[in-house]
Amino acid sequence: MSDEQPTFRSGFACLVGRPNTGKSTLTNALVGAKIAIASSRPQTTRHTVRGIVNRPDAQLVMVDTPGLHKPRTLLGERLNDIVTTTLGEVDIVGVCMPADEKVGPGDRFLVAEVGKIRRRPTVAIATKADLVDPGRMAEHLLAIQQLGTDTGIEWDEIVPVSARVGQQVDLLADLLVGRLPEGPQLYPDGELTDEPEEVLVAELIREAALEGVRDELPHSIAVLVEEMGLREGRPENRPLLDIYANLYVERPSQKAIIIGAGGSRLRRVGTDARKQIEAILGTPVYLDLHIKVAKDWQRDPKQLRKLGF
Ligand SMILES: Nc1nc2c(ncn2[C@@H]2O[C@H](COP(=O)(O)OP(=O)(O)OP(=O)(O)O)[C@@H](O)[C@H]2O)c(=O)[nH]1
Repeated sequence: MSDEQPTFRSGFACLVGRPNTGKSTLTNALVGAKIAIASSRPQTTRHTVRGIVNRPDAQLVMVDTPGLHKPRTLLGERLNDIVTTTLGEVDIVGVCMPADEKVGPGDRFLVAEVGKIRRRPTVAIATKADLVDPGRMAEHLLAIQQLGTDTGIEWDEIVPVSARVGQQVDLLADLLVGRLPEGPQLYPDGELTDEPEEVLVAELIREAALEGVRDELPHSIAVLVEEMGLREGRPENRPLLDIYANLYVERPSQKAIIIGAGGSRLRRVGTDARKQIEAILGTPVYLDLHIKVAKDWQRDPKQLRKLGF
């Protein structure tokens, strides 16, 4: 084989960072489609949602993980497990630290966790670069450098990026791709996510249900799609996707919050979720949503398994 054969690279990258540091937004910017679900509030990315960057020279599979949580409940521990397992499997780790916030104990904790896994290319990403002036950015980059020294992590790169305005996103993609191992395409072209649609749908419903009440119900909602399928007997040009889903809360009081006065809130949740699902899947949707109380589901391994954790 001659050296003229262009090298194709492929592999997995994972962005980690405290909640709200811009991981989902950056994943979306890299992938170029809204697959990972960004939100203005912390701790929404509960499932590992992957997006795929397809280029002529490479395929980069983005694995989006939940923020590393200090374990509180059994669910918290599961999340940590997921993160550690994910990190152990990827080729590159990107640590997101937003430029508009000081590098702090949360970042230190997280970088120390990253340091526990087998050494692999590790890139520090100074996210939200559009929010700060060059002076503050310089200070931030120095703090990141220092964090590397303190924790014994050797940054392969330290890159300022703004996913919001698209600044240096291509450069970051080049840097990530350049550090992938040589290998064949892992997924067929055009495939943006390998997350089962049910999981995406459940996540969108959960998002809609949390809107406005996130502080009251941070970890107490889980959604399970019971059944999903195209309705039979519809004309080909007018498909309808039927979705039957259950929304689980832990206490009757939480159920009341979700339902709202006279059921008004629940109706809005249903409409919002349906519109989101239609936008992403591109099909009109009939959504049948029920609320159930599953007492202490976060602490019950059987319930957790049933809910897909
Ligand atoms: N100005 C600016 N805001 C950003 C940028 N990237 C993300 N944000 C905002 O920061 C907030 C958090 O972004 P996400 O992408 O949801 O953060 P995340 O790290 O995935 O959050 P979790 O899912 O909670 O872990 C959102 O309001 C985004 O709009 C950026 O480059 N510039």
